[in-house]
Amino acid sequence: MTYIVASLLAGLLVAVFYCFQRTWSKTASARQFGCQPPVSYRHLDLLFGLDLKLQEVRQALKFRSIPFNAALFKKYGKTFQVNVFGSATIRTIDSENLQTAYATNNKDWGYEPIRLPFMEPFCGRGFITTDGATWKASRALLRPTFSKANISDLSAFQRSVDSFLQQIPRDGSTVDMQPLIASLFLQTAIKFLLGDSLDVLGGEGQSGDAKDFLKAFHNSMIGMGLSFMIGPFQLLIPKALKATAWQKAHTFIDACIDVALHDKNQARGKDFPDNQMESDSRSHSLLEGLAKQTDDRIAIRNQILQGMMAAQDTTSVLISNTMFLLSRNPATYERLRKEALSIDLDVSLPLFDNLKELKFLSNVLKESLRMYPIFPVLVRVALKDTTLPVGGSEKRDFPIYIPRGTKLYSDYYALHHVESVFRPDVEVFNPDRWHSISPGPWEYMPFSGGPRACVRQHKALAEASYTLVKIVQLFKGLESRDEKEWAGQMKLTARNANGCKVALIPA
Ligand code: HEM
Repeated sequence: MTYIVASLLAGLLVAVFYCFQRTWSKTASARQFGCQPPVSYRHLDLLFGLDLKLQEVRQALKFRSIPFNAALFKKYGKTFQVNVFGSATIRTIDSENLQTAYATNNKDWGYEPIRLPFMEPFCGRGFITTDGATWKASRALLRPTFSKANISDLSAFQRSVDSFLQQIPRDGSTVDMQPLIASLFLQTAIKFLLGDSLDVLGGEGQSGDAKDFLKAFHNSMIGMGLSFMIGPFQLLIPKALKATAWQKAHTFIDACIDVALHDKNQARGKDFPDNQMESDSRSHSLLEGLAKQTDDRIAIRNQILQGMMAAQDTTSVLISNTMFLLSRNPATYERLRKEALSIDLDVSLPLFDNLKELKFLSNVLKESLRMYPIFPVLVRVALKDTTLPVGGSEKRDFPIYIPRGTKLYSDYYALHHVESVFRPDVEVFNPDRWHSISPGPWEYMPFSGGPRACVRQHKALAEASYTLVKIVQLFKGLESRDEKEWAGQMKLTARNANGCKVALIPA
């Protein structure tokens, strides 16, 4: 008994000493760099910060967490600290801090410690879940598929859009465009990721196996989203959203990989030149590109699954958000239509570049991404002890000392609503504001910034532009059929929980 008490006391002493020593060393380092602590969120639960977490969960259930969190910047300033399950998170929309963490000092920051533990069993190590050398190697594997030649080819996409347009009702009845556009982009993404090997297995999401895969993928995403949200309580998540779903998704992708590797070996047997992929004019799937570079099935599977995550609910959400906004702004729709009618999509070449010349459309898309960034929030973590240049002290003009493991929560939604940059009337959809404002790269970040910015930005904008021009040319009117405000449903990306209910009037 005495022995147990003595051991407990000794353990307690070591813990207290460790805490004291760590606090002392943090304070000493902070002093050395001239840092001051940031303003703190006024928690009721000082130990674990559960009060704020509970409010966030409550707001998330009402699809109000995005404006709720953005409003905190109005109260606490552009940089402040919150307590999440007992650890410090810095929240910031200070451009200097964003530039430091995303570009200048980007090596001090990463994702691996916060993403890998939740995501590795499903999608392993890849460009989304790792940092440093592993991330670099993963990005190098993607490079051939994301080359300018491969991404500027819109021909396959044009065919898919034609069949998508057939599904829009012509009788003025109400249609929710969000799921229709999502299904167009799901097919496009799958084709881009898996290419012809998918046809061999039953074709573009139509076969039972492919449908099961999509469901398993979707469930895995929900499971991972919940893991992030509830952190230490993730054991509560049912198996159907974890191991069972992962296994189903793996089995399907592995079969596609077998087909691709088999094709590659057949081609080798026929002595095709090694640079065939670069020289032929077809666009290539990510799977084809990866299989060309490695035989490592697990590495290929990880990249495909992570590619699918990056492509999920991104361009499709941009288009449905834009249609949602246009349906409530008929005069803007009218102006867009006038511009869209100036281009003949069937003969305009090079289409990829010519779409960029539609200036009003470009402002409409910029404004849509400002109002509703597809990734409203991104969280990074300090990989070592470091500093951020501003936000310390009540005046927020001192650097902040950041111990390793501190999370940095960048709120792109709040960033895109900063009055001094985007005024006037930042809550109003006004594409014309882009004539008089020119936000810097760290003030407007729909595709993030620095080395980990989106590699698909130009293609995503080209596909969104093409789809919108097609719609606007075919339909002379777009009417809103929903009174409800945009309500952000957060997964990794955010889309409108109420969809995009509209009616389209044929020209
Ligand atoms: C409108 C559409 C899109 C938007 C707004 C968007 C936005 C972003 C953002 C904000 C990031 C940074 C993410 C982070 O730091 O974790 C990112 C990264 C990335 N995106 Fe996109 N994206 C879009 C479409 C796509 C599509 C269709 C793909 C196709 C696969 C894609 C592939 C990627 C890749 C590979 C990365 C790099 C991740 C890394 O290296 O860490 N994106 N995107």
